[in-house]
Amino acid sequence: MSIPNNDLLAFTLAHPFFEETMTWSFAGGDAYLEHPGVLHIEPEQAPRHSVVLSAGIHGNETAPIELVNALVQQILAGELELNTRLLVVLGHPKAMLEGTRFCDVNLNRLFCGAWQRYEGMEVERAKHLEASVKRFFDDHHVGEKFHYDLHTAIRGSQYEKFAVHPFTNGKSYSLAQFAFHAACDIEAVLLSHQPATTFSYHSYATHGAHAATVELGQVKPFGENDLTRLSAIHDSLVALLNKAELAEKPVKDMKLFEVIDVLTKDSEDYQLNIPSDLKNFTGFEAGFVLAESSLGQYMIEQEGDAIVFPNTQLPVGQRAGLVVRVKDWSEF
Ligand SMILES: O=C(O)CCC(=O)N[C@@H](CCC(=O)O)C(=O)O
Ligand SMILES: [Zn+2]
Repeated sequence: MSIPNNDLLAFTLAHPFFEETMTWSFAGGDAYLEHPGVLHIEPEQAPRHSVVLSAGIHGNETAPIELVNALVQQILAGELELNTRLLVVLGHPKAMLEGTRFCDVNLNRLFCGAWQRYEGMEVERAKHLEASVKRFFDDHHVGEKFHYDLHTAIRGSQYEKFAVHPFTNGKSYSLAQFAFHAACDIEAVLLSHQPATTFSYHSYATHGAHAATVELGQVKPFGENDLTRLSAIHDSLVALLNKAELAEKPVKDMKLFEVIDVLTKDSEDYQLNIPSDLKNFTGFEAGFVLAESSLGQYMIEQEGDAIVFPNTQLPVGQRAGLVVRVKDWSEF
């Protein structure tokens, strides 16, 4: 038994709560569907790295889901020879069907065991995804571990494609990863300043994988994405999976930012003093009151400090945005 037309996305949407596992061989390796949308592929040849590609952790972020599904179709059809181990995760099938970011709670806040502190339908999914990633990386023996968690942003952005690098806690950054981001046509990299409970941070901190959350444009419904805008990342992923090589371009082509503060919605009357169509990475004057609520306010400290991921449509206690500052590559 295998997936009809090798179409993981169609199969996942048709069977979002499918509970049986499926194993089959194809010209190029062995495939194992462990949960809806979670496909583990072992190549026929000796693998040279272990790669996790996830998309649709937020159900309405469809462009990366279409990109990853196309790669899976090529692999299962024997058109793209795999030389790495591969775990594909289409993150949130129910939210994909409903065209929403999440159903009960934001799945991308539930990793690193944070699911134990939440309730909602995403809790089981986070638990299963952590277990699948653990099984996959526990069986890694050769080369390096990679996890790229692909998203699209709610808003427009000064930099259409950008990556969020996990907090390293003083460990050195990998220049090869930055060069790979540049080859993927990523225009900006954001360095996190503290641990998180996101999927990419989980793989970085728990499994020692090179990892990033990668934003690939703006949220659009299935079928409305212009995948030609993702051709550089498509080609770089093909080179990684097929040649086991990290594509590279000069990092100085990308802007570098560091997160300096996390805005947290601290009460129901919390508001951001920005227009609803303000783009990610828009900078402000020093002294501008960016956020306020009955409990306090947040003032911009330095001219040019900018906001990324502003959002107040979330429960009290959750992240309402990141304040970021330009950093020079020479500071590395
Ligand atoms: O556009 C937005 O406001 C959110 C887009 C998105 O889903 N971003 C990720 C970033 C995760 C990270 O910080 O690594 C998220 O919010 O989960
Ligand atoms: Zn997302």
